[in-house]
Amino acid sequence: MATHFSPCSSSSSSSSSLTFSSEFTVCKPRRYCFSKWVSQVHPRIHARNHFRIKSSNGHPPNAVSMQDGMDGTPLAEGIKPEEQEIFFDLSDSEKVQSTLSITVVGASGDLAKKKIFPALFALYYEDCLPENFMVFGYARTKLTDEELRNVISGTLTCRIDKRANCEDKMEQFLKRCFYHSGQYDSEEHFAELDSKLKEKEAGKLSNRLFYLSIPPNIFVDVVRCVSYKASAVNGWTRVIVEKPFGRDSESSAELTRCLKQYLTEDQIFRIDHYLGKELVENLSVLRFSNLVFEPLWSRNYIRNVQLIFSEDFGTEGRGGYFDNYGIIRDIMQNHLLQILALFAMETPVSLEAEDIRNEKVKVLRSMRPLQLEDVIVGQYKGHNKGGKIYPGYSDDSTVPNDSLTPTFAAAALFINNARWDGVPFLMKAGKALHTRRAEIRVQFRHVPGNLYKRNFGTDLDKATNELVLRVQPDEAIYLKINNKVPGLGMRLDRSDLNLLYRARYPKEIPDAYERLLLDAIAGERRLFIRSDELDAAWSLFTPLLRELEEKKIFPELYPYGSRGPVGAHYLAAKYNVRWGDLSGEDL
Ligand SMILES: NC(=O)C1=CN([C@@H]2O[C@H](COP(=O)(O)OP(=O)(O)OC[C@H]3O[C@@H](n4cnc5c(N)ncnc54)[C@H](OP(=O)(O)O)[C@@H]3O)[C@@H](O)[C@H]2O)C=CC1
Ligand SMILES: O=C1O[C@H](COP(=O)(O)O)[C@@H](O)[C@H](O)[C@H]1O
Repeated sequence: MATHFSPCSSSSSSSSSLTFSSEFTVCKPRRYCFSKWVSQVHPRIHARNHFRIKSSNGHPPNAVSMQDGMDGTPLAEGIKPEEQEIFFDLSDSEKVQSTLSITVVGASGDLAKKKIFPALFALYYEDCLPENFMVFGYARTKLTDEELRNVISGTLTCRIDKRANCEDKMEQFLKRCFYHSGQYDSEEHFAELDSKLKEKEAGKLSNRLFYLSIPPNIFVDVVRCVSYKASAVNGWTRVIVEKPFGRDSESSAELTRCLKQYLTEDQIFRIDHYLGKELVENLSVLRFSNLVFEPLWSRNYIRNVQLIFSEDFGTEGRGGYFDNYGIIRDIMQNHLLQILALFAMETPVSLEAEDIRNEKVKVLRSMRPLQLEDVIVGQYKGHNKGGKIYPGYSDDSTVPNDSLTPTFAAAALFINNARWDGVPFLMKAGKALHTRRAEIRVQFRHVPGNLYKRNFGTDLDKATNELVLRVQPDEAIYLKINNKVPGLGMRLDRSDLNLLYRARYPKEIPDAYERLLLDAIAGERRLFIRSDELDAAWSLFTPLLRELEEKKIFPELYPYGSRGPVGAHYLAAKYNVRWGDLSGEDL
């Protein structure tokens, strides 16, 4: 097996994490950048030339509320108490304007073009970025600034308001984009990047965000070079790390150990873009701010929970990466497990990042590691449909013909705590299926002694309530209920109470990467994965992954574009469950 990432030295070098200007070395109280709209809301701040960013949590992260009296400062004059927490006094050393640079490492790649640059533009378009920001692309490919701008401009869209001056905005944005070509392990090349950054920062307090949009085997090289040669001198330095964070418990722990030679945990932002999706954000709101749901949120009322991910395309173009990981590592161990943890956690003490992450870790640590008999794996095969040939997974030239890598998996997981004891959490994830969809389905128990039992016929399951959060596409939350068909008789029907986002909120929903980038800039860690969460997540999956590989479990083949292996139905049936997405009753 290829090494997952380049090994790091075992001893801390002299340029350890201290070379990074840690956030805690910045004079306190800290200063945050304000988006333009915030300063419009608070003209007084604008007048004082403060710039702050508002995070997705609705307030600057780690904000010290003046009401809390960090230094006994009285409430600021003329400001409502609920707004107090977003105000800080600047220390003398910070009374200079700051700059923000976002360096996309791997700027020539797929993710950078598809997601990161468009998200940065959307943030700029929405006036969410501070006044002095710049974007740097870094990769080995030789490009000029102008060439990078051409690449970026091909992907930018004005999604919010077509009438607004989008062309102008794009032009202004592109003027702030620069490029530096270099090797990922060359300190010299990162020193050159540093000089370019310094030139643009022009002596102002500089905050630097590095986005590692590169294969994981070069994460540590880049972090080392950034640490030694390109970290901010007098502001913060943060690094967003893309998944995969290892292949198993050991490689993940080693990656964390290596990263921590150069970074503190607070500087590492492990991204899981599913946490930035609107409906996943709404999960906690739905549960904790609606009296009708929270009391039902336990084994007493919930029969099972289903976390479903499906894509209607294969691994086309990403076979090289995918074959080393497979669907369990690619989707289940991170995206679906994160949703599960958010879904099942106890009420956190507050909405602060550490409080939420503490609760998520507790859920993960209460779970029983996956058992082979509770998992089924599949792999798509070629299929000829309507004269069109769809290739099988192993037809990809970058995939070995005899690959056993699963492109589909279904699993039953259990949380051994008082709230969830015995409730199956079923996960299903697959590529090259009949549809593209991600959803959370909650099936409630039967109504005890249901008076209308005989009106449902024999299939009581059909009469149970089901809550569905459709994460994508076409975001929606709907609740399946029973009602009487109008008329003189007593016929029952199943209907949906439906919150369809596009009907309720015509404005386009921001992409997950926008929310996550904004949070990383603001230092808000709520939606990023802490290292103990990661360890707990790998502990659940590593024994299973090892067993699958050691026993060379053959995946059940399913045709490209189908509903996946039938084994998934047997697995669900074992726990008396039916997959909600296959009921044919969906909106
Ligand atoms: N693409 C996606 O949809 C998603 C990607 N990710 C993760 O994001 C990261 C980036 O993904 P993506 O953009 O698809 O990756 P790419 O394969 O497109 O790689 C990004 C850039 O890294 C450089 N690179 C690629 N392979 C190597 C190599 N073997 N050695 C050194 N440099 C290399 C290339 O730049 P150059 O040659 O110019 O140096 C390339 O443009 C990965 O960690 C991926 O797992 C996560 C979720 C979704
Ligand atoms: O992380 C990944 O996610 C994408 C799916 O993301 P989505 O936002 O388009 O649903 C998946 O295609 C990819 O394999 C995986 O690495």
